[in-house]
Amino acid sequence: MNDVAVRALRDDEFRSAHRLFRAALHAGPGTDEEWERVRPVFQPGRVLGAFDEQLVGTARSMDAELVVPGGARVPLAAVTGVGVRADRTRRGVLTGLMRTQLAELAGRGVSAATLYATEGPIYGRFGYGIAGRARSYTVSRQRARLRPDAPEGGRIEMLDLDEAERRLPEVYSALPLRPGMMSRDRWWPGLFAGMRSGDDPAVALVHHGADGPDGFALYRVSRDSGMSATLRVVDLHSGNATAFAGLWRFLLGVDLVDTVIARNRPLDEPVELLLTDPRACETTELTDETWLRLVDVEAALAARTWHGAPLVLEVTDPVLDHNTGRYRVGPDEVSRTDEPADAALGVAELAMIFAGGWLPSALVDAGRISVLDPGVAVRLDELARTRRAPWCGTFF
Ligand SMILES: CC(=O)SCCNC(=O)CCNC(=O)[C@H](O)C(C)(C)COP(=O)(O)OP(=O)(O)OC[C@H]1O[C@@H](n2cnc3c(N)ncnc32)[C@H](O)[C@@H]1OP(=O)(O)O
Repeated sequence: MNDVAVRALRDDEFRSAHRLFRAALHAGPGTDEEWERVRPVFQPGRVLGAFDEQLVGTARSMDAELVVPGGARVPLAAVTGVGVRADRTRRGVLTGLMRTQLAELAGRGVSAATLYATEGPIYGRFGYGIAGRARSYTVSRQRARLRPDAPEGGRIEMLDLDEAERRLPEVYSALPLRPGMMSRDRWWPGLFAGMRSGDDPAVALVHHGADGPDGFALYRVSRDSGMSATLRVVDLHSGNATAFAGLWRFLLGVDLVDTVIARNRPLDEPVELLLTDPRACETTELTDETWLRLVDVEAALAARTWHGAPLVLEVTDPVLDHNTGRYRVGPDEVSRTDEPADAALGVAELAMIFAGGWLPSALVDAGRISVLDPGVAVRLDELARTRRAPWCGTFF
């Protein structure tokens, strides 16, 4: 990188960073009103700028917590707002931003960083791997009939957006979260800023189960030709099967809607299993969801649960040297070791198996994990086994 300095931006520089990021995504600068709404998601100290004689690149993060297999939570940086001016790309500006950001996160004791990538080739070189995948689907409301054995569901309450903004954070905090999900404290203002913009009406629902609120959904409806309409699920979380079925029962009952579209949902979300005709739910896309970067490998490994017999993993980290080394990983302990390694992998590959998004044996087959002998692949699968597909479900 030639003569580019990276530093944390002052509060009065945040809007320039926001404009630069938007321009990198080919979006206009945004109005004053929009800026006032999204400003709270710019966390002081976490917004980086890269400068030559002016601001040429930016990246920021928000503090959060990541749920890991077994249910523990670790300190997380949710990385977003990454952009480089089009006339300064491919000369190392992003590399400078990523290296500075990762060093700063490591210095603060953050265990992991996560992001949504605009393109696949960008982040692997910085130690990020695909944490999990997501499925998008459409449900034909005309064809969708709920099976008689689908749970009835509880009471659905509709909220206006002001009330939803007040109440949904508490509902979300009380839900049981799956691996890959994150705390949302700093995230809600951005969501509601988005829900308040645009012409299509936005609707919020809370599901009330036997013990109180246990699920919610946010959606928008757009009018198609004539009186038909499309309902787009923006956010949907449920704490149990009754809330899940109850919310879908409501969504599939909204009058004048022909199609319900849900994007970036968990791979194992069983919507079609609620229906008499499972083909009424059609998968339209399977894509990578969040990318994960283990910033403190030892702390992250120690936080999640492991199964079966311990194995020694030799991890290589091209950016954060302190992570490179051998780790003995098992259900009872995680520790650094000098013992010979059973398997060798990069820190990005470790992130891919960390939350359960990929079977280690698939990475062995792809040549991305080296094993001492073929039997190790099966033992790695058992070691890293998780019950549910990881999913973040919070787009930042
Ligand atoms: C979490 C988020 O916010 S995702 C949003 C990411 N932002 C965008 O997509 C906006 C549009 N794109 C951009 O602003 C820029 O192109 C960025 C941020 C993706 C990359 O910034 P740059 O300063 O060009 O990256 P940098 O020069 O440091 O590249 C480092 C390496 O990655 C490669 N690389 C960077 N971006 C890409 C890409 N989009 N596709 C393929 N390779 C890429 C470079 O070729 C370079 O490889 P090399 O080291 O082998 O030469």
